[in-house]
Amino acid sequence: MDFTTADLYDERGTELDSVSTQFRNFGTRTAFSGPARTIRCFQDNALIKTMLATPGHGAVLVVDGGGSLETALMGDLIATSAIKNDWSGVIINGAIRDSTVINTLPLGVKALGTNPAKSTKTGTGETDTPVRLGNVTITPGKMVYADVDGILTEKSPTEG
Ligand SMILES: O=C([O-])CC(=O)C(=O)O
Repeated sequence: MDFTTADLYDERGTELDSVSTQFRNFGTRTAFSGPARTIRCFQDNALIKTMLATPGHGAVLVVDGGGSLETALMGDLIATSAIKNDWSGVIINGAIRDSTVINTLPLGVKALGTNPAKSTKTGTGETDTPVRLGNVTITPGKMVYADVDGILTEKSPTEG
């Protein structure tokens, strides 16, 4: 994709929030953008698997996994499903697995780290509600722009 987050910040910084959390980068699509969809879950990835099996229309899925590195919320099968369904990227405040394969796939992926342990699949969690990534609120429908430097999102309305 033809942008860098640094240039975008210089051009539109007043309209954008920048996430300070340091993510690792996976997948061959190192720069990706799209409207946010969101999931909040904890060591359970059924909602992620289900959402990424539906048409993404170029969206970026942002997952607040509570920062847990104990289980992987996405592996190569779910990542492949995301590509088939036209998602541009997945940002996970948590862990992934199968990173060797995911690194060969044309999907933007950011996660805190990796763990081979799988998650449960009970479906516990919430979809399409605002989530916090470090210092920033990601609101469903707001644009997200990511590359190896970081993550920018359109500012959310301030509450209260
Ligand atoms: O099913 C899972 O829990 C994650 C996984 O391994 C995959 O997506 O390949």
